[in-house]
Amino acid sequence: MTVNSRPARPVILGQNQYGKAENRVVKITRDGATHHIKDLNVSVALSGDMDDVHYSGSNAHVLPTDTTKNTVFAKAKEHGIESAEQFGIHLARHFVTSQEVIHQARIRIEEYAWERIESSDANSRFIGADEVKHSFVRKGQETRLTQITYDGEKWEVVSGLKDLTVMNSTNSEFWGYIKDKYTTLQEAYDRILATSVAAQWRFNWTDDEQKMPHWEKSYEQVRKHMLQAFAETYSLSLQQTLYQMGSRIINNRSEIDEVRFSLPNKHHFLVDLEPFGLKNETADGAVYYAADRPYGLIEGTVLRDGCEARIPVDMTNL
Ligand SMILES: O=c1[nH]c(=O)c2[nH]c(=O)[nH]c2[nH]1
Repeated sequence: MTVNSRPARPVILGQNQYGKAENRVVKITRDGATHHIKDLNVSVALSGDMDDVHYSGSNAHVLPTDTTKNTVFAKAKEHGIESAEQFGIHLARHFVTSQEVIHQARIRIEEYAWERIESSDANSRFIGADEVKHSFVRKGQETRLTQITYDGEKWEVVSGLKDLTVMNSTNSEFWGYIKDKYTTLQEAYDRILATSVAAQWRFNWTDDEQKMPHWEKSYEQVRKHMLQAFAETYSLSLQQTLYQMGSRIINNRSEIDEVRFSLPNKHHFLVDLEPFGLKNETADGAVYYAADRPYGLIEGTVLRDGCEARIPVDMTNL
């Protein structure tokens, strides 16, 4: 026997910890029409009196990792997320003080920052000066892309971007779809709409050096129109939003004849907090689970009337 009266073992368990990693929790707070987002990736690692589960398989000291996940979502609703630090402190204290066998909790949090999308002049007159209050673009630059083809006579320039992540925390619905025996999706009348935009747009400039577009200005303007159309469309589907984004570009940028989008529907599911006695309803600011896969993938081309579609269907990311 060893000093602490465990049987002598030829192989000794060293440091160990466990918990649910990468809980993607999104909390929307509604302050009237103004919404606020906290978007976190929370990883829980607990350690303590855990020899038995490793040596004998007894789970008597194990708080399931599934419970640690539920705790993250329930605490986001119950306690709120003022800051990642404050939320992490609250969680760590909860795990260590509520279970005698847990002696240490390590909470790691990544926070994804979002900025509000500025509205177009026309729309700000309509909604009253301010920015759109429920539309956000994720901070951190997207990747800008271009492809130039030249056959000695004519040029073809297709530019684009990828990884431009946007979210509307309201003004999105999805209902009235086909229901067959495999359909379980509930109709949504107020859902989060989020996507990571990949887009390419084809310039109609082919050869006249005097009439070359101002590439930098064009990019900025296309990006702006795309974001504003996303923010200002009351969406009944991501497909409808796609068409609005494309047509806003075609209508405002005469140098562009064709736009193609690949839009993953970044699903945010309302977390069921009923088992913990918590109501989690969209109307009073809710906690969502941001799922990464599988995802709906909505793709399509928007063209100036009379123009030919030339961006290849599978050229999602140049
Ligand atoms: O905007 C959407 N378009 C769909 O085609 C679709 N399908 C689905 O399950 N959810 C959604 N959302």
